Amino acid sequence: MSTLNNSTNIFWQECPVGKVERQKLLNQKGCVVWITGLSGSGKSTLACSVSRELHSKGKLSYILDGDNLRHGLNKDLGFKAEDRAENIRRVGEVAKLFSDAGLICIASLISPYRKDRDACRAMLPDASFIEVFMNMPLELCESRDAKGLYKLARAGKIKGFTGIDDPYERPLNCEK
Ligand SMILES: Nc1ncnc2c1ncn2[C@@H]1O[C@H](COP(=O)(O)OS(=O)(=O)O)[C@@H](OP(=O)(O)O)[C@H]1O
Ligand SMILES: Nc1ncnc2c1ncn2[C@@H]1O[C@H](COP(=O)(O)OP(=O)(O)O)[C@@H](O)[C@H]1O
Repeated sequence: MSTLNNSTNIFWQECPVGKVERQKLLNQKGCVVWITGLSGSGKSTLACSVSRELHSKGKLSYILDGDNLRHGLNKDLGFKAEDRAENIRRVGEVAKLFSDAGLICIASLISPYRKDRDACRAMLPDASFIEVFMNMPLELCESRDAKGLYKLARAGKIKGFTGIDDPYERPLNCEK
């Protein structure tokens, strides 16, 4: 039987230095702060100010920003629902690793589908996934239009733009 196309015969490798030891070293608890919301709702701005604040208090954090990750790790993905789902799945896995490393991982992505966000939550231990919803009206985000993308979407030059002709599912049970 060929195993070239799937991961079989693989075993978990334990290491004596674990999350507990890393958290002790860093004097902090690893977790994921997941910021979701429309384009222009202020996700990246919030992520940066939280990270700056944590840094000034001596806490180690790292931002996973949707836009930035699409320059590298996720450069093969577009914006159709399956691609967004894969985007969120990958970032959820990376965030889980950062959290396991003992860092406060701040993920800021539109992450428009509830199912995809909930799947990330399910990957992490209870209370270590903090979902933050940038509850800003579309009109406000559109009026900011920092990147000019809403204008292009309204003109039909970008198809499937979140909030215009693509869905955004608000969180039902977010922490903030
Ligand atoms: N079609 C479409 N819909 C939404 N957003 C678009 C689109 N095309 C490009 N962009 C730009 O991509 C940024 C969102 O990337 P994300 O990885 O966060 O999106 S998602 O979570 O996979 O939905 C988003 O960045 P933010 O404005 O920071 O949210 C946009 O700059
Ligand atoms: N609380 C706020 N009040 C006013 N403007 C804001 C606020 N947060 C963000 N902005 C502005 O809105 C625009 C979009 O913010 P950004 O953080 O890039 O959003 P997102 O990452 O959700 O696309 C930027 O020009 C930013 O300066």
